[in-house]
Amino acid sequence: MTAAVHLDRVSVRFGDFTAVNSADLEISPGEFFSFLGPSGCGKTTLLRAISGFVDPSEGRILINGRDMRGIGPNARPTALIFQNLALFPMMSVADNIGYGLRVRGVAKRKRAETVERLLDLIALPGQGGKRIDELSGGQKQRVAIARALAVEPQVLLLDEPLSALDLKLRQHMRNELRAIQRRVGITFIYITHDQGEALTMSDRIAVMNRGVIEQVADGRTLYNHPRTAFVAAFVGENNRLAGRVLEMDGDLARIETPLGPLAGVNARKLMAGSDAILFVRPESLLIGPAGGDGVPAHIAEASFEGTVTHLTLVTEAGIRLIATLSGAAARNVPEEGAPVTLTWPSAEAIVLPPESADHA
Ligand SMILES: Nc1ncnc2c1ncn2[C@@H]1O[C@H](COP(=O)(O)OP(=O)(O)OP(=O)(O)O)[C@@H](O)[C@H]1O
Repeated sequence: MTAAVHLDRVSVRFGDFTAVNSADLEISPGEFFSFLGPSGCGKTTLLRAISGFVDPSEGRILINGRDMRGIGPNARPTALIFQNLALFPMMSVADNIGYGLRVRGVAKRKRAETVERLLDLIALPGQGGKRIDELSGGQKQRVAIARALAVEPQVLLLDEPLSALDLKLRQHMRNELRAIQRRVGITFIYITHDQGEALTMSDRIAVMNRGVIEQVADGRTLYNHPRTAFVAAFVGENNRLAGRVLEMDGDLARIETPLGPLAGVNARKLMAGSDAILFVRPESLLIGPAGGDGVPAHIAEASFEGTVTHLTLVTEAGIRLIATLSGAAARNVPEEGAPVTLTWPSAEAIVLPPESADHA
């Protein structure tokens, strides 16, 4: 199957600064694909390159197998939704949705039909006569989506479209966006620095750091099998213990850490002597009575939230770790200050090279 969007070793440079470094991936037709990364990692630049507002310095962008070199934004089968939506506030909802069609000379009757269909799609049936400034934030968001869909793009590009909304609406709109995408069945490419958004909506996610795509996978894989220290730290919470590999031991590596020798899954097959970081998720930590086999620590802080309890623990060596307990364990937490023993299954810890090794 031809990829909806194929980034073929795309780099974008501004002077001698590399904003996107050799991005290489294929996005399938009908996929909800997200680029996730911190501010400045290059995601907007990549989206602008796909939509035609920025030219790659190297590499090619193919949409449905067609090389986009020399093809301007208006001639591409893409539509872009910005953070600020850029709706016309004094115009009606219907005129906003039909705007792109009018520019393209589509007849009034056909335009009206499309607008009605899209109003149904975004769950605002019969509301075409309202003015934009009479709508709520979430409704405006949906109108922006309808306006972008009116011109029947094959790929819809969304640049942090939910960031201006309050938390509750943002969470609601995640479900809406996903539902709209399923109904229209076209490819959505979404960029965000919010991992919750990326994880809940996307089929797959590309995690970006300093212009480099570090890993492309579905949310579960990113969470359970991060390939880089950056991904392990950026997606979800994680405890991090730096050290050096003592020995390889089957699928595991034993590393010397400030807490003594610890083992974890040797995901990148690091050899003895390599610098390494051991990551353990807060929910993997087990809290046992003091004096047991494991890492001696005390509970510095316990925050009870009903279904889960978050703990901050300080080891005898002064290292802070976080733990999340759920179920019965969350209801039976020892007092703050209590001494405990920490353990975790080695198979749930992961050993990765430090970030400096991935960005050498
Ligand atoms: N036109 C430009 N000229 C020079 N540098 C630029 C230009 N556009 C972007 N950059 C730089 O490229 C880097 C990536 O910017 P980009 O906007 O792609 O990041 P981002 O991941 O989308 O961040 P944010 O979430 O803050 O928008 C930044 O360091 C930025 O300063």
